[in-house]
Amino acid sequence: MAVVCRNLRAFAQKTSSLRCTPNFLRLYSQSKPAPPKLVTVDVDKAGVATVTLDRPPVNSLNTGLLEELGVAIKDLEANKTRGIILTSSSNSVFSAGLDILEMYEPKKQNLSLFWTTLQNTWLSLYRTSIPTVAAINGHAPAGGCLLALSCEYRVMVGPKFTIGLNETQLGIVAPQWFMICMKDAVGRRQAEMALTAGKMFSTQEALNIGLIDKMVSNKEEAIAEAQKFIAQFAKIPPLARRMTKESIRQEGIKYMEENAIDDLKAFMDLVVQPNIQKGLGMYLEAMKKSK
Ligand SMILES: CCCCC/C=C\CCC/C=C/CC(=O)SCCNC(=O)CCNC(=O)[C@H](O)C(C)(C)COP(=O)(O)OP(=O)(O)OC[C@H]1O[C@@H](n2cnc3c(N)ncnc32)[C@H](O)[C@@H]1OP(=O)(O)O
Repeated sequence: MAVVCRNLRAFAQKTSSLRCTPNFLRLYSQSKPAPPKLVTVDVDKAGVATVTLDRPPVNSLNTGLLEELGVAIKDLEANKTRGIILTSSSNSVFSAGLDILEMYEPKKQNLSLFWTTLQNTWLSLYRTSIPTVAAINGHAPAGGCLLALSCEYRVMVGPKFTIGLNETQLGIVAPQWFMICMKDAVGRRQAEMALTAGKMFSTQEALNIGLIDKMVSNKEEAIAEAQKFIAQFAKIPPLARRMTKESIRQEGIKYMEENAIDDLKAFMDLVVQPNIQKGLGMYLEAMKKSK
C-alpha cells in the first residue's frame, strides 16, 4: 500500500488536481478488483466443509482451479475439518473435466505446471485423512468423474445427468491413476468394460454398477446425504480411520509417488503430437458448433 500511495502521490503531484486522499485510494483499488475465486469453502457448525467448484460455465479444470482446490484441501487439513463435501455452483455440470484450452497449443512450461498441479491436487484429495464426499449435482465426464471417484462416497443428483471416464471416446487413454480410481469404485471387471468403451453412465446406470453410492433428486438432498455419511465417523477413532484409508488406497498413492515424473513426461510427449493437437482443435470446434 505504501508503494501504491507513493506512486499515486507522485502522479497526483504531476497532475496537481489529484491528491492521495482515502477517497482517491478507494476509487483506485475499486478499479482493480481481485480475480474471482474459483473454489469457495464454507464450514458449517459441525465443522464440515462444503467445497464448491465455481468456474462457470462448466467448471473445466484449469491450473488456477486445481491450484485453489489443492490449497483448500491443505487448509482444511490444517484446521482439522471433520469432512469435505465437494460440489459445484452450476445447476447442470459438476465438472466438464480437464480444461481442453490448457492442452491446446500450449506453452511447454504452462503444460507442465498444469499436469503437475493436477497430479498434486488429485493426490491431496485422494489421500486426505478427512472424510470426503462428492455431491455430484450435474454432469461429470472424464476429469470431473476423476474428482468424484477420488472421494470416499458419491451422491449424485438424478436421473438426467451422466458420469464416466470417456477418454477412449475422445481417442485418448486415461492415465493409469484414473483407471485405479475407477477400479477402486466398481472393481476390475466393470472398470475394464467402462474404460474400454469410454462409457458415460446415466445416474441410474452408475448406481447399478457402484460408480455412485446414492441417487437423489436435488442438491439439497445430496448435501444432506453427504453430511449423514460424514457424521458416522464421529464415533470412529480418527487414527484408525486415517491409517485404514491410507492403507486401502495404497495402490493409487504408491503409483503417483513412484511415477509422477514418468506420468508427466508421457503426458507432455503425447499432448504435443500433431494428431492430438488437431483432434483437440476439432473437438473444441465441435463443442462450439453443437450449441
Ligand atoms: C482431451 C484430449 C487430451 C489430450 C491429452 C492426452 C492424454 C492425457 C490424458 C488426458 C485426460 C483427460 C481427461 C479430461 O478430462 S479431458 C476433458 C474431457 N471432457 C469432456 O469431454 C467434456 C466436454 N464437455 C461436455 O461434454 C459439455 O460441455 C458438458 C460438460 C456436458 C456441459 O454441456 P453444456 O452445459 O451444454 O455446455 P457446453 O457444451 O455448451 O459448454 C459451455 C462452454 O464450455 C466449453 N467447454 C466445455 N467443456 C470444456 C472443457 N473440458 N474444456 C474447455 N472448455 C470446455 C464449451 O466449449 C463451451 O464454450 P463456449 O461457450 O466458448 O462455446
